[in-house]
Amino acid sequence: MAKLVLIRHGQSEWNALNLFNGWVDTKLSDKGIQQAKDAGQKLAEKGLQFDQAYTSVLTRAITTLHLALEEAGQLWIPEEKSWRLNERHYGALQGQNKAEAAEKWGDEQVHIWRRSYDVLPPLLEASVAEVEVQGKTYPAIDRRYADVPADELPLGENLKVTLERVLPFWDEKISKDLAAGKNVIIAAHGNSLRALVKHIENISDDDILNVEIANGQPWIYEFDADLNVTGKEIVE
Ligand SMILES: O=C(O)[C@H](O)COP(=O)(O)O
Repeated sequence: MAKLVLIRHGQSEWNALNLFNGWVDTKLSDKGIQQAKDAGQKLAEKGLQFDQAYTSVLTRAITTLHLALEEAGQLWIPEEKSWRLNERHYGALQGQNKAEAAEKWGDEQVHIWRRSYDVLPPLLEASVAEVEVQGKTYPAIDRRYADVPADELPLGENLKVTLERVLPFWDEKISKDLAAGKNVIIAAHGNSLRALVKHIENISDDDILNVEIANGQPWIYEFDADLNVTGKEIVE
C-alpha cells in the first residue's frame, strides 16, 4: 500500500494581496510559513514516512516542501523539482488583483477563468518579459525554463492544458514510485494539484469546478499495487 500526500503551498505574499500568481515566483507570507510547518507537524503526528518528494520550480512550493519535511524530520529524502508541477500559467491575469478583475470583467467571467476546465485566461503576449506589481518587477520567464522546449512554454493555461503537461510527470515518475510501493509527497499549487486530483479520482470536467484545495492542507491518498485508490483523507 503506497501513500501519496499532496500539499498546496502555504499562503503566498500574492495570495495575501489577492493577486493572480500563476508562474510568477512569489514567496510565502508569514502565515504561509506557519501553514507549511503545521502541515509537516500533522504528517509527523500520523507517523508518515516518505521515500520521495516532488515539487515545482516555484519558490512557494519548494519552501513549503522543505518546511513541512523539516518539521516531519525527513528533509533528507530524495527530491525532484519539475516545471510540470508549476501552478497553471495565469496569462495576462498574472499580477492583477482578483477582486478588481471581477469588477472589470464581471464575477462570472472571472469565475470561469479561475475554475472552468477548458476556458483559457487572456494570454500573455510573448514579448512581455516582466510582470510589474507595486513598483516591483518579476520576470515572466527566466533561466529555470531553459530546458523546456519553446513550443511547450505556455502564455496562459486552463486546467485542461495544465493537466496535459502534469500527466507525463505522473506517468513517468509519480505513478511508477507508487506502483513500486514508495510513499510520495508532492508540494505544488492549487491548480496543478486540482489537475492531479481530477486524474487520480477520475473527476468529470464539470465536477472539478467545485474542487478547492486550501493552502497548507495535506490530502492523503492510499493506493494498491494496481494504483487503485483505496483510501483518501483530507487533513484538517
Ligand atoms: O495562481 C494563483 O493566483 C493561485 O495560486 C491560484 O489561484 P486561483 O484560486 O484563482 O485559481
